[in-house]
Amino acid sequence: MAKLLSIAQDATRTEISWRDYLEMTKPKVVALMLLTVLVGMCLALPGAVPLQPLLAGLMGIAMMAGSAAALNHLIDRRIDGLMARTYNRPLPKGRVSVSRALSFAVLLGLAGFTLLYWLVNPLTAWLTCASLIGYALIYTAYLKRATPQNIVIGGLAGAMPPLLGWTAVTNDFHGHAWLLVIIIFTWTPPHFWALAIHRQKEYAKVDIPMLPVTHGVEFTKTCILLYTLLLAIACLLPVLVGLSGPVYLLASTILSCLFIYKAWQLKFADRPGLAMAVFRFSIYQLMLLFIALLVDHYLWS
Ligand code: HEM
Ligand SMILES: CC(C)=CCC/C(C)=C/CC/C(C)=C/COP(=O)(O)OP(=O)(O)O
Repeated sequence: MAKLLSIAQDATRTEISWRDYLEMTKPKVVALMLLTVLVGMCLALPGAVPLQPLLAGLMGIAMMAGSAAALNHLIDRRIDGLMARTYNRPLPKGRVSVSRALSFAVLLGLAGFTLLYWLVNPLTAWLTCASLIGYALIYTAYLKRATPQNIVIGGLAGAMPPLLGWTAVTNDFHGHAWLLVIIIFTWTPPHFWALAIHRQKEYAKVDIPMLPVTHGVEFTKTCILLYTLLLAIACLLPVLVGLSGPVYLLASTILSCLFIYKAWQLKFADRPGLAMAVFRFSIYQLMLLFIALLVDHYLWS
């Protein structure tokens, strides 16, 4: 009986540790990034995407993004342990040790890089490596603690996935791919600052200079509203250059109007819960926008 109990306990422990490693890769964030990678791949070519760069590209980029996320968990373990949203993460709770987290992140990153380098192309491998360094080291280890513009500058690393998808299937930079990067780049501030308003006190407690902490909630709300206007313009760019057609134009216009409306409400209606509503909406907005790009591409190309 005792032996059976111990086996059951071991099984539970193994399951928890498996989930902990998965949690460190920020799977939901990486999943949305992979959608933008896929859209970058599909829009780069008129016909079907070749299978090898498609599968190896998605897998390699997922592994390197997961590695970057695990390094973020490692570097931020002290402040994560002090904030209500993150105190239960595997590192602050001691469920995963520092050395195991580091080995996991390094191995995952190296495996992803190797996959991209040999089965996709060196350009995509190095660009993904630059995004990993941009997020894990430049944003997490430096910018986050240095300036309230941290997420604007660091946001470039998170905005790269559609370009990575594009280069994976063409081995070439193209201006059209950069338009998709610009869309995610302008989307990031309203996405994150809405959450930062809700979590302002926690960021202040751990001395992280997020915009609502350094410049106040009202200023941050104004910035969110202005960025949603900028994003609406950025969303028109694929249509203006002929990359996308009327289906995308209709979908993106509706989504932009809704985002601006939500940001307007946040600024002027001042009801509790509006900041988190804007944050949640931002995730659906980006997902639907990229699905619209994909649908439009196959309807019109
Ligand atoms: C510097 C850029 C970014 C910052 C600072 C940022 C910040 C955050 C934070 C703090 C959360 C956690 C919210 C929570 O725990 O409840 C979050 C969630 C999320 N972010 Fe971002 N984000 C950035 C870029 C991106 C990008 C580029 C994507 C996708 C293309 C993305 C997709 C998501 C998704 C899907 C979630 C929800 C995750 C979940 O529910 O577990 N984010 N973001
Ligand atoms: C290779 C490649 C494409 C890299 C991109 C990697 C990546 C997963 C970027 C995600 C951006 C993000 C969730 C930032 C939040 O970090 P935070 O530290 O502000 O948030 P937290 O407090 O929730 O950890």
